[in-house]
Amino acid sequence: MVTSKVWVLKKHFEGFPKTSDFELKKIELPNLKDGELLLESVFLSVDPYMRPYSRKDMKEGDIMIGTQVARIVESKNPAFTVGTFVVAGSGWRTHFISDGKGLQLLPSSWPESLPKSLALGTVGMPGLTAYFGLLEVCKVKIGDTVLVNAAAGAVGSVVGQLAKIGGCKVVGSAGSDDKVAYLKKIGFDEAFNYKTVKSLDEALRKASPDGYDCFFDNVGGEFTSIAINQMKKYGRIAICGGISQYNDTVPQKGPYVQIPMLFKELLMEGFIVTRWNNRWEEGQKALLKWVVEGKLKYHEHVTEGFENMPMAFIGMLKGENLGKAIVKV
Ligand SMILES: NC(=O)C1=CN([C@@H]2O[C@H](COP(=O)(O)OP(=O)(O)OC[C@H]3O[C@@H](n4cnc5c(N)ncnc54)[C@H](OP(=O)(O)O)[C@@H]3O)[C@@H](O)[C@H]2O)C=CC1
Ligand SMILES: CCCCCCCCC/C=C/C=O
Repeated sequence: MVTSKVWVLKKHFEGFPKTSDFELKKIELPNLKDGELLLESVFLSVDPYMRPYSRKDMKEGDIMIGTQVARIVESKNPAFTVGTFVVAGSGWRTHFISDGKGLQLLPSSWPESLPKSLALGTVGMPGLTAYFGLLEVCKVKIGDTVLVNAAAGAVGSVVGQLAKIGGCKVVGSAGSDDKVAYLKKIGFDEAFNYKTVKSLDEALRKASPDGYDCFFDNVGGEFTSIAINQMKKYGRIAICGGISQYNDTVPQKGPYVQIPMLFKELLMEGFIVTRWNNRWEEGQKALLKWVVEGKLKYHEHVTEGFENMPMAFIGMLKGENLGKAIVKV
């Protein structure tokens, strides 16, 4: 008999999540039936979407949603060998039983030297968000000037680097001087700390006096209201996230987008990365290749210990992470 530890949403978040909103429980797992496998989580992901999705898709008492890199420890399914690592979407659990459906093997070309946790970050869902968002929504082309916010995070850091690979000028904003220094180190042309600049409007203008062709928006709210006025005519805005609004109890009010959208003839499109589920392999292969070639750098903010999952999640929402926020069990 195996005991699994799980984190449950004890109370729906009101405003910013608190550790008391979560509860750690133990579940006894039954013996495996034919066709099933037992897995142990090795790395778990904490992601911003968990905040809005908890309200949308979960009820109090549910196990927190999420993905992990897990190792198969027992198998009664001939398609899966003990010792294999997979990406699963089994929520905040140390151990779980699966019938194999929905488990993703790491790409066969995954080098032994590369951390498997990257399958949750640069070579996983966040990296793919950057890849498809830039390619299919922003439709970036050589010479474009691209703006990205939350730029030192899991998605933003890949956006900036892919845009550079694609021959663009890249401007990023982030919430600390260390993050800004990191952005410059990984090749951003311009970067600034949005928390300390005197005027966001001026900082954006200084970084690109001619304006922006593409804006990859991870933040929403006031940042978007200001940045939209600095788009070039026919600019494209990819609405990837709105993290500045996820914890609002009262919805933020405008300025509204219609006037700049109209007179600059902008294109603005929201997207969810799962739209390209059928091209996951293509994206992962491309990201892995760039990582292996050293063209795509990564950084992980690793929190040790399953018992620290809520803390890691809250810390990521507060901006404590540089790169992808990961929990190592
Ligand atoms: N559309 C899709 O399919 C997907 C969308 N997303 C979205 O992309 C965005 C980035 O996600 P991800 O890369 O995983 O997370 P990050 O690794 O970027 O972590 C979140 C970061 O958001 C920043 N942040 C938090 N609060 C604010 C705020 N009020 N204003 C500005 N920045 C803030 C913090 O960085 P800082 O120190 O710079 O403030 C923090 O580190 C999120 O909005 C997320 O919801 C992610 C995956 C898929
Ligand atoms: C339980 C696993 C769900 C994985 C879904 C990932 C989709 C993320 C979409 C993000 C939207 C905003 O952050």
